[in-house]
Amino acid sequence: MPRLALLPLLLPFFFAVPTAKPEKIISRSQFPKGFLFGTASSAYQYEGAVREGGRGPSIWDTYTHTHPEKIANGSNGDIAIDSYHRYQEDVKIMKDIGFKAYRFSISWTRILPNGKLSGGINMEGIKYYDNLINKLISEGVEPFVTLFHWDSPQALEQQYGGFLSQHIVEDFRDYANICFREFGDRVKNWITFNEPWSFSVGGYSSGILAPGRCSSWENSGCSIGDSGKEPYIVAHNQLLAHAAAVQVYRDKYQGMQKGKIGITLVSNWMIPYSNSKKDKDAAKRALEFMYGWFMDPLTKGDYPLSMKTLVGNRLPRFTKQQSKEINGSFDFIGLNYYTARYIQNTNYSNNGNKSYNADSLTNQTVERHGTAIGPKAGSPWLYIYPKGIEELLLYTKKTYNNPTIYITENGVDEINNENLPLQEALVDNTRIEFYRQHLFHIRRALKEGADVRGYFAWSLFDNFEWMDGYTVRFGINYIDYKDGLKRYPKHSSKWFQDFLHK
Ligand SMILES: N=C(Cc1ccccc1)N[C@@H]1O[C@H](CO[C@@H]2OC[C@@H](O)[C@H](O)[C@H]2O)[C@@H](O)[C@H](O)[C@H]1O
Repeated sequence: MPRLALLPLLLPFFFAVPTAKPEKIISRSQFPKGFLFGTASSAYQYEGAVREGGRGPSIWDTYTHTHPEKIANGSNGDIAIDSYHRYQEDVKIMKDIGFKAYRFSISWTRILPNGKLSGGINMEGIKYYDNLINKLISEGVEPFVTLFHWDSPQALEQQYGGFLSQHIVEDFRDYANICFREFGDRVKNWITFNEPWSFSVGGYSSGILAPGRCSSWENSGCSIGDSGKEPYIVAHNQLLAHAAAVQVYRDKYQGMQKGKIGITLVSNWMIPYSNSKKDKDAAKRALEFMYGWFMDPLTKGDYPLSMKTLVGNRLPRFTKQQSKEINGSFDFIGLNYYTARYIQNTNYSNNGNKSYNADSLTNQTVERHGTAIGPKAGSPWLYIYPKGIEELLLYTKKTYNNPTIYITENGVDEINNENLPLQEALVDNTRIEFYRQHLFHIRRALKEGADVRGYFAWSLFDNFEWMDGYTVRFGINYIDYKDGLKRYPKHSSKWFQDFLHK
């Protein structure tokens, strides 16, 4: 048939209108071949079975049971989404979607029930993670393992105040050593800490996360704490513990096991409220207080100058030896990104009350001249600003000599509306648009030379969302809390399946 005759048949294809604006169309093939796509989770938010398999109590068990008033609906992670018993089904779900990696955390007290080596190793805990890792590998899913996702051993909290004491460095190193030895033949990507910023600020400045310590004037119902000192002590000890674990991995395991080790940090993108120099300087300071607090020691061996100046003698100092051990103690950085803020300079005195939140002399807002920074998600603090992930990646490239990055968490939530019929609850177009736009901006950062190697969506399933309990949903798969924790794919799960197969 002459070509001209074919034309009428082809016309519709020339005028087909893509569903999204051309520049927003995104597909797996637009990312590097080896770029990893996965989902992320954590032990306390997913496993449940808190008194099973020999597991000892963590500070989140104590916090949720001692202070149910600090958790939405007084809920807890006793059962969570029962991943401890359903991990086989869960791995099958992630594999069928097409994810090639899974980030999960090991519960320290499943391995060492009372936190210390001297208290004995729990072989049932070892067995559980062996089974999970073997299942992942048998389904072609690469394990990314976080050693600490906020669930420190209650026994160490009682014995010496947990991360308020440098004793934790030795106990964390012993715990990490067991994990490297038992799982390092199959786990090739290790993350020491998840968001030391959140654990330090949430747990010890605002008091909204376990162990719920803060100054009494913070009005978070804390009975004890010091918001101007403890966040800095806890952050310092996490960095020392991180460096100790990396040292063990590099000295005893990395040569033979050939894995990589890093740490996961979180940062908002910070936008000057105005073009004034004061607000531009304030935005830089806000980044230093949230991101540089950890990135500077990891890449320069010391805290940012702005923190040393403004926090003064409340900021611990590194010895020469500690500085040497921390500087360069990573093969990659995990970066969690959720949202952005407008930043104003302020001489905020907080009535003389010292706290991390007041020290940076910044006022953080989600709107400017009456316009929000972006659409609000389910949680009150989550405003959607996709360009922020590109800006943060390029800031990291420029400021910290382009380190290897994995986006280890990125996601958005909706309120858990219990009256919504199931089929309607599975429709999550906001989440599809959130992922499309953030992946679009990651691709732009890649094209600008940022060394991004992978991306993990938060989260595979709805789960126990800390102080918000089960009242917000982050999953690309839905959990029916009213019917046996059954798993159902949301539309975003189908979107990812299509995206990953294009
Ligand atoms: N949640 C954070 C950081 C944070 C800490 C305190 C208060 C707000 C936000 N980071 C990551 O966000 C994820 C989503 O966090 C949720 O965000 C909305 C909040 O309302 C909810 O309480 C929190 O769990 C967590 O599930 C991961 O475990 C954690 O690594």
